[in-house]
Amino acid sequence: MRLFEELGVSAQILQALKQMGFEEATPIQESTIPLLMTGKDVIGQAQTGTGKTAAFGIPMIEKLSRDENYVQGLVVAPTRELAVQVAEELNRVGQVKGIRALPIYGGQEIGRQIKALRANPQIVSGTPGRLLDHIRRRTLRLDGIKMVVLDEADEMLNMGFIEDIEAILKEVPQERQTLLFSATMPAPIRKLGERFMKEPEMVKIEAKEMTVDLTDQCYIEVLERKKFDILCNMLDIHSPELAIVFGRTKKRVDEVFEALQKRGYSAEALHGDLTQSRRDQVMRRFKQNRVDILVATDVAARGLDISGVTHVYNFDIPQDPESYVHRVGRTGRAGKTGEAITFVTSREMDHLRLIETSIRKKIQRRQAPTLTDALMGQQQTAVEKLLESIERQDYLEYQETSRQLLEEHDSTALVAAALKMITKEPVTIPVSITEHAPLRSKKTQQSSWKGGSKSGGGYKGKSSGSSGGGGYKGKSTGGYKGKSTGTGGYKGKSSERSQRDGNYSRSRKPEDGSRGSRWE
Ligand SMILES: Nc1ncnc2c1ncn2[C@@H]1O[C@H](COP(=O)(O)OP(=O)(O)OP(=O)(O)O)[C@@H](O)[C@H]1O
Ligand SMILES: [Mg+2]
Repeated sequence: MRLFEELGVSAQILQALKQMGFEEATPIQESTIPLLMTGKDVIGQAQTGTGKTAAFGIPMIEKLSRDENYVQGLVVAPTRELAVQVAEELNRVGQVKGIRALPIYGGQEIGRQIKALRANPQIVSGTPGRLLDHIRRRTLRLDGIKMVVLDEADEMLNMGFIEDIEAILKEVPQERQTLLFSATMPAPIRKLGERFMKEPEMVKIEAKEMTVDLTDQCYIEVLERKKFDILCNMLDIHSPELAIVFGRTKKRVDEVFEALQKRGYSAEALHGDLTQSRRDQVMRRFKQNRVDILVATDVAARGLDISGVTHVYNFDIPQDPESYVHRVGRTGRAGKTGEAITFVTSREMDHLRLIETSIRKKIQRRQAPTLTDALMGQQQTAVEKLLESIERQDYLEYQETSRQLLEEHDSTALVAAALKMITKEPVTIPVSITEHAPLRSKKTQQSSWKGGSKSGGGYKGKSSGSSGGGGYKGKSTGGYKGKSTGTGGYKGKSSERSQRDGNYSRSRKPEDGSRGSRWE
């Protein structure tokens, strides 16, 4: 790893980076920053959570001038939350130089955005639909753009977005610098992107696996109708600091969220059918740790950087390997550890194998935890609380009563009763979750973009180590503590109904407010 000083970063920006706690450059930053300073077009690929935002953000800010009052830098992102997050990070870096980034996204009042655009931000970070809206209204002019970034580029160049991207890039001067960044970059999509670039340089931070090795990954073979109880058991065992549960459809997300609430978990839902103010509120609550569990569609799969996410649960197996990589990548970021658990029904096992092949990693099988395991897990949490209290010695005024009790009662009985009182025993209130048909195997699925299969290809790089390293602050995410009594029996024929709700044929486009969402 190298210091930012060695990469030609100016003193002003160095100061900002120091304030942000960035001491050394990550591998993708080390490779792309000097290259971008020379004006090259770059395709940057590196694992999730390894600092791609600053990899394009730092050179962008270095190159822009605060004295010119028009938009000079443009970042296009697939979701509103990501557009906002990127603008925030660019603002943190650019502040010292007087460079401002403005997020522009669907669902927010357009008048307010027009006003903010009039204040001449140097950078705009937006979602395609709303950007086009402003371009058409002539409230956003792109003729002064020097640098364009497609963040989550493979997603942006997917069928659902490509036309919008083409329309936006038409407005940007030819002599611009064009950058594509993502953790995944299937070869055919990369080729598509190269059409918009000039002699692009490919910077790929090779790693043995597609996913970050700080994240422990496993799958559990489950019956569709058992998923929710197993999820609850796992939550009780893990007691995650923050967790994201991914569901396949909006309806699914709503149902799981409501069921979690019914059982007393602190959860919120995020998907494209919510109003923007609701989405903002949910994100705020989750980031501030006021809610523990975010149940979300793939709208939360890409790019979101929320510190404290220790667990990702794929309630439904993701549609494609890329989605798996990005979902799992919401934990294990910036050197922290994480754990990712995927539920797979017996008929989806082929799909899991496909994901394993694509990401070049064997995902470990685990037994489904039982209710007994869940109780043991919650007891463990109670014990930890008790021990922490002893460490803090904040029980002094209870000591006298304790002594008296010990004279009259058995000590084991006393501690057990106290433990029972502080243990949150697993709740088994019945809930109703509509059963989903299993995900169709990739073999029978139409590829989601023109020109060939998205699966496979492009992930063959040799290992040369990646970033990561450094302080593991996350909670221990080890295996189940309670005894696993494994309920087995998931191998027989599934009795899942073949009832469908027609949600599988969705186009892969994240919602972008103004134009009706097609992304679940
Ligand atoms: N050089 C650095 N030193 C320390 N922390 C860093 C550094 N660069 C970035 N970070 C932090 O690491 C986290 C992940 O960065 P970022 O969101 O840019 O990752 P990413 O590669 O874009 O991931 P994804 O593929 O999920 O979008 C952020 O919190 C960011 O502030
Ligand atoms: Mg990113």
